[in-house]
Amino acid sequence: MYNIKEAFYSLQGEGAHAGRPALFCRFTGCNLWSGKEQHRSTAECTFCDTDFVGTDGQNGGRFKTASDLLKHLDTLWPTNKSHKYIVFTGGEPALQLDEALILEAKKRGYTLAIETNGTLPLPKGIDWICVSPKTSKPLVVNQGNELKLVFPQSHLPPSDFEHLAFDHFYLQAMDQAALPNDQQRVDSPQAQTLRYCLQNPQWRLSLQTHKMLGID
Ligand SMILES: C[S@@+](CC[C@H](N)C(=O)[O-])C[C@H]1O[C@@H](n2cnc3c(N)ncnc32)[C@H](O)[C@@H]1O
Ligand SMILES: Nc1nc2[nH]cc(C(=O)O)c2c(=O)[nH]1
Ligand code: SF4
Ligand SMILES: [Mg+2]
Repeated sequence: MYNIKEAFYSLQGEGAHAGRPALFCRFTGCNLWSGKEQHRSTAECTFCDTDFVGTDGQNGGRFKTASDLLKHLDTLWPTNKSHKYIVFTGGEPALQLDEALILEAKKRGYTLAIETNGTLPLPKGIDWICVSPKTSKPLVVNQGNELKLVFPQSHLPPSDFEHLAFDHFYLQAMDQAALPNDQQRVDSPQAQTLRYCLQNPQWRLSLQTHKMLGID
């Protein structure tokens, strides 16, 4: 059974593939936060910008088999059947993404990407692995295509990650819109991130461009 919060066709807004048309499949649930506001301040990940609870979002639902889910997702890819690209996200997609789903997506011609917090092992066959660290515990997924660290996180300096085997290193300015006012910073995360990249050119700036565009 696969539990899907929502699924939608949009542009990848973040990181190295920003601007690329993509189908997003957002799984329900995360291992670092319950998704309930009353648990946010004590969660392992406290700044999440996403509702991943339940299956009630657009095109969400519960799907018995990989084939059922892919059949559903494939209806959301527009008429032109080339350059098919799917981003598995969540919540934490590594809780549900398995080889059966990967094989089914490949059968339908998709290139596959994942957005993961890196704390859980991944199945084989994912074409683009983006790890976004949240805790100071050692990463289970410590190599991949893109390391995209939300910045700043006081307990996670970028220097802790720059030796890892990733092709691209991004700092993504933290969006604080979901946080209580007293936890918002005076010096904006965007300004801090910009400054850090200028001083440490291994790192590139990632902005959440979908939010600027007002799209999903
Ligand atoms: C909602 S998460 C889901 C995937 C996975 N659980 C993870 O954390 O990577 C998708 C992406 O949004 C980023 N993100 C979450 N909250 C954010 C925020 N407040 N500001 C900027 N990026 C954020 C995450 O770091 C991750 O790269
Ligand atoms: N457009 C768009 N790009 C994204 N890249 C990563 C996202 C995510 O929530 O995982 C995301 C998202 O929610 N929307
Ligand atoms: S790990 Fe990802 S999905 Fe889970 S709470 Fe953090 S940002 Fe949200
Ligand atoms: Mg998002």
